[in-house]
This record gives sequence, C-alpha cells and structure tokens, in this order.
Amino acid sequence: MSDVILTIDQGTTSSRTLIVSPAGEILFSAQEEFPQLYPNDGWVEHDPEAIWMTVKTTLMACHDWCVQEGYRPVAIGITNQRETTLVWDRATGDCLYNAIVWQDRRTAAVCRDLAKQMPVATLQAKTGLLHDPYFSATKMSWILDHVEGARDRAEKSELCFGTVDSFLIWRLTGGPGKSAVHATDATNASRTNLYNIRDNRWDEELLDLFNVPASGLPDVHDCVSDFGMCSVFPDSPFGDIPICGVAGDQQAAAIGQLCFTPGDIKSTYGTGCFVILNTGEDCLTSSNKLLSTIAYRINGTTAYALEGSIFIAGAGVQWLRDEMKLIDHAAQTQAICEGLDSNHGVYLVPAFTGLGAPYWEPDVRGGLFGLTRDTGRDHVVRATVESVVYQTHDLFDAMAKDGAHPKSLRVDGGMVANDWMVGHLADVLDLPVERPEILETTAMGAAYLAMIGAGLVDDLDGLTALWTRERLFEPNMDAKTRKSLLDGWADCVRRLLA
Ligand SMILES: Nc1ncnc2c1ncn2[C@@H]1O[C@H](COP(=O)(O)OP(=O)(O)O)[C@@H](O)[C@H]1O
Ligand SMILES: O=P(O)(O)OC[C@H](O)CO
Repeated sequence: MSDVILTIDQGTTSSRTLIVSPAGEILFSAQEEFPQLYPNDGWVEHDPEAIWMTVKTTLMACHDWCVQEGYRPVAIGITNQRETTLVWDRATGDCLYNAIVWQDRRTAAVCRDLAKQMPVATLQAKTGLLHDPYFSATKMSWILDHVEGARDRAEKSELCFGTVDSFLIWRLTGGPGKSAVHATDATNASRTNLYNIRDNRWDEELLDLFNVPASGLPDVHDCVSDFGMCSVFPDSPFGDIPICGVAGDQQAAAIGQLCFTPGDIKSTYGTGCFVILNTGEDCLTSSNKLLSTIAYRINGTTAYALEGSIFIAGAGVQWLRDEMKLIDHAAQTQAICEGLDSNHGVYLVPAFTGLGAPYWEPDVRGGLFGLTRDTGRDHVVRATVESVVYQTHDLFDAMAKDGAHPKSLRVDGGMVANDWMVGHLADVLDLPVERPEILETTAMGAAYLAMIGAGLVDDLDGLTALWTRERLFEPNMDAKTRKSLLDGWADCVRRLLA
C-alpha cells in the first residue's frame, strides 16, 4: 500500500481536499463551494458550519478514495484563507458568531481610533502589518464586544479564538472522547496584528491595545510540527492521522512555487491577489505600505517576506458574471480581451472592499472611468482583467521603492488560466512571468510541509524536483505604450482617492 498525503485547502469561496503522492502528483481531489454572506454594507461573513462541513465532506471523500484504491494517508497538511476570524466555545466547539472574513470592513473606524493610540510605525515594527480591518485582531474584539456575555466568558477562559486553521485543527482533533488541540502556525499568527514576528510570541502590548485576552489564543507552532491527530474518521482502517504541516494560503502558495531563496517572488490570482517576496532571515520594514510577514518557520528558523495584498482579482471576474451579468463563465474573459485592439481608455478601479496595498483605503468605493458612447460590454470586461495587472504593477512599484527588483515572477491561482491576462502582466511589469504545470500551488505547499513532517522528504531542498514550468511569458510591449497605460491607471486611482 503506497503512502500519500491529504492536503486541505480551505479558501474564501470553497474548500478542497487533495490526495498527493510523495512524488508530488495529485491523485484525487474533492471540492465544495459555500455561500458568501453580506449581512451589512462592507460586512462579509461565512457560516462556520459551512466551512466545517465542506472540509469534512471533501476530507471524507479523499479518505474513502484511499480505502477503495489501496493508498494509505500518512499525514495531513492544512492551508487556509488567512485573517478570517472565529470565536468558539471551549466546551462544545460551537461558534458564537459567524466567521468574520478577511474582506470585511466593519472595524474601519475602530482601526482609525487605534492608530491614534499606537503609531503605525510601532505596530509595523512588531507585526509587519498596518492599522486596517483586514487583519484578525479587531475582528476578534468585535465578536467579544457584540455577542452578549462573550467578553466575560473570554475572561474566564471559556472561549477559544483563532483563524480558520486553528478552528479546523480544533474540530479535526476533537473527535469522540478526544481532547481537542488549540494550535496555529507562525504564518497564520503573523496575520492577526497580535503576534510579534521578530520575537515570535503573542505581544502583551498588542493584546492590551486590541483588547484580546491571551487565554483564548492558540499555541503557535512551526509550519512543520505536531498539530495533533485527526480523529474524525469513524472505523477508519488507518486510525488517527497526524496533522503535521500548516501554513496560511498565500505562504503555502509561495512554498508550492518553491520560493525558498531571498529574491524569489510569486503572485497568486484567486479571489484577491497576493504577491510574496522571500526576504530570507531579514525582516525588512517597507517604507511604501507593503506588509512584512512570516513566509514560513521550520526547525525554529523563520524566513520572512514582503507582501502586497490586493483584495479584488478573480472576484472582479465573478462580479462581471454574477452582478453585471456580462459573461456566463470566467473563461470567456480571455477571448473578449483578445478581441479588442486596446482598452480604448476605459479603466476599472475595483475598490469593492476598499483598496489594499499600497493604498490601504478601507472606505473608498470602486469606479469605472473613461466611458464614451461606444463603450460596450467588452471594454468593461477588459478593464476588469486589466485592473488586476495594474494593481500588481502598483505593488512592484512599491517594492522597487523599497529596493527590491525581482528578475522574474511565478504566478498561480484560478485567474492565470487566462493567457491574455498573464501576457499583459509580463508586458506591464516588463518582466518574464512563469506559469507552473501544477496550478494548485497552495494545496501543494501544505502537502510539502506535511511530507517533511511525515519524514517522506528531509527538508525544503528535497522538494526542488517537484516544480516544472508549463509556460514562460516574455514581455513584449514598447515603453511608450506601457507608460501611457500606467499613466491612465494612475490618473483614475488619483481621481478616486481625491
Ligand atoms: N479563465 C479565467 N479567466 C479569468 N479569471 C478566471 C478564469 N478562471 C477562473 N477565474 C477566476 O479565478 C478565481 C478562482 O480562483 P481560485 O484560485 O480557485 O480562488 P480562491 O482560492 O480564492 O477561491 C475566480 O474568482 C474566477 O473568477
Ligand atoms: O482564499 P484566497 O485564495 O482568496 O486567499 C485569501 C487570503 O488568504 C486573504 O489574505
């Protein structure tokens, strides 16, 4: 019976579980979407039971496939949408409120107040992050303040708080008669605004500032570690299975893209877009509103990264399909973009949940610019796809001002199926862009961590043979056209922020 890894990818719009062989092949996968909840203007929530049931169902499907096909799952890896926050009852495991999602802006005013109490430079020095509702701390505090009795119960240590990884670890390890584990990994902790990424600990001053009691927080482990035994498979021939690799999804994608050397950079185009540049053991502080974050921590050694976070990438394509009804399928966008000889001066700035890096304007709303009498559907579709490219350029511009000049970029995520988008990205960044054979880099990153944990691979160096390039996109745009497109974009952003 061959050994395999089960890897859970709990994303913003769906949960997936994959079965990965030690040679890095995906043998089987199961995926389930779940509803997005928008209970108020700027609020985004998920039902915790929908997160749990989609994870459990896809995990069971993979477990049953292993039984049927004669494979033995020896380890579990977990990767997850980051920052999304849950609070649950330590005795029952029931959540007190829906998960507040990373895109949620309800705590924007709280963040503005907190910025008066702690200068952003102090916060940045400790956490690498900024005062913005994107991060977990104000979401945790909001739940404690708005669910009746929650704060009192938290003070009595009756509640657990955490990001999605810790919620899943709790539920997966707490099977019948088992004692649930409350743990997270360093990458997820580094997205909370409560974790000191230089000292590697929950920070007392930050816990006071954000008013979050330490007793409810998970233990923080290395990305390869003992996160407990998954005990939810009744009568499984395999018994309990160790969870031994965990990372937030963007860090996992960087691992899946094998960005292990300082200067390696990847960009993932899923719901949002997240650029991660490995900076090695140097925890650089951006002077241009990029984030510093933990890329991974293995054997007690921390690798850091600079990150640019864009909130709307593939979500813009979903908006074209679901709200504007301009397309039936995301895949149509490629032919539509290819069918136009230029953007005809039409730009979309998709600030649907405010603007992330490098602007950090939680309250700004989106805008469509440059419309004329003959602007049609195709121009709006192309402007939406182009907006993702120009936002990526803004991040690269900020990185260049911080002294980082990458030589090439590795891309992944659902949106890079669009060849035109990736070609335009290479043109606008004026950089070679590499697309890998396996686009499930996020799930693969967690699988690789679990492989190391299970002893199937010694260390990160043992993974190098597992990445292959599917296509290289070379830049092919003259400087004048590039400048004119970027000037047009910058003008629209300026008008929106004015
Ligand atoms: N061919 C395509 N062209 C443009 N966008 C696409 C294409 N295929 C998928 N997408 C977009 O990619 C996103 C899904 O990517 P995925 O990596 O699965 O996201 P997530 O993990 O955030 O749920 C969707 O928002 C979808 O609109
Ligand atoms: O679910 P994704 O792939 O859009 O990723 C969400 C990010 O982790 C948010 O920081």
